[in-house]
Amino acid sequence: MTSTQSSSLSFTSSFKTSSSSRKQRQRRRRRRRAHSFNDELVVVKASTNDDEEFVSALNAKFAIPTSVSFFHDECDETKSSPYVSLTHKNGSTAKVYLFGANCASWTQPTGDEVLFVRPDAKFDESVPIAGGIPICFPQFGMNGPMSQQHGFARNMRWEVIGTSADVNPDDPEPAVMLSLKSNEETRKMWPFEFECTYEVTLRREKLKCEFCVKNCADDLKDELEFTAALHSYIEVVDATDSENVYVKGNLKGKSYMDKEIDAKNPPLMTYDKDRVTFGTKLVDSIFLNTDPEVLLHVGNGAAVSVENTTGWRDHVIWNPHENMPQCYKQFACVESACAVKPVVLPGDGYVWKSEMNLTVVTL
Ligand SMILES: O=P(O)(O)OC[C@H]1O[C@H](O)[C@H](O)[C@@H](O)[C@@H]1O
Repeated sequence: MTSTQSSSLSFTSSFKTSSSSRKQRQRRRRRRRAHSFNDELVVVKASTNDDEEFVSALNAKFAIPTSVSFFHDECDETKSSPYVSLTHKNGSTAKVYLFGANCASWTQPTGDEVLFVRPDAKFDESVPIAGGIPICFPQFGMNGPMSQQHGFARNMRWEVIGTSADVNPDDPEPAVMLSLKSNEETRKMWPFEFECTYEVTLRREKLKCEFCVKNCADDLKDELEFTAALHSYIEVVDATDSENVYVKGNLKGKSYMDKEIDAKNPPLMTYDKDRVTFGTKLVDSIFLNTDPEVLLHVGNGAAVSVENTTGWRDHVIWNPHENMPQCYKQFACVESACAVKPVVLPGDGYVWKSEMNLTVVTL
């Protein structure tokens, strides 16, 4: 569906699905079908009682030889949330759990992991996966009407609605698309009609993450208002090594809200340094209206670019310091977000589109 959108739209603009875009979408669906085992694109319903069968059904419907397959692991005498494994011809891989649509692993062709999962993470669907790329929706932090920090999207099982590996047959880019629709449970927490879709594509040297929200209310005037983020946890060699581990990206002179000073009412300040470093205290800053690209230097001569390609306005930088003594040296979060000013989306089928690209850059 993301291919339906006009490239002339601004970062924050929304659009309505047109009939030509519907046709493009249908063409794309046909292409997907042609490259999966299936004759039909059928949503496989989650059945928590029998995950063995559920994973087999997902494989029957959506697996693509050598590129896309579904699994679940044994974990603590139970099964983990099912996940999809994407494998690129160049050897890189990604793993996306259906619970929270969390991309919890992205490895380079060398086998090196780029993302970080906290040692306290659970994969049994009892709590949001602590690491990888949690999706914060329909609110970032406590900025919204819900009492649940970062909203419910990271705390629910999403449905698989498509897979593909056919962008270029000689160099296939495996992808999975997941969906979360409003239901009885979400309405109790947030009384709105919506559909989120999330497409993760494993490109040659990029991880492309497209997150879209559709307002499913019939009336144009029934607006959806939300804040959101892709909360990427990125592995670093040692966050306390401020010479080699830091965030750069034209941040000097930018407005930011410092949650380290006051988490509930963070003061609006102007950033006066070139780079953000870690290791002396909690870092929890929302940089507003940032340039698209921010680079996290990970300490081994490489950096990870976190690019707000479409939709996202802000970058949030977080390192918990001594609040997580067992692991804070091993990661920093650089998040693509609309963390403060809510996205306002009219009803009657309007869609908000976002895209984030992560790229490993050798310095
Ligand atoms: O612990 P979590 O609910 O996953 O949130 C982890 C962190 O997310 C964001 O980075 C927020 O800015 C932080 O204030 C928060 O502590």
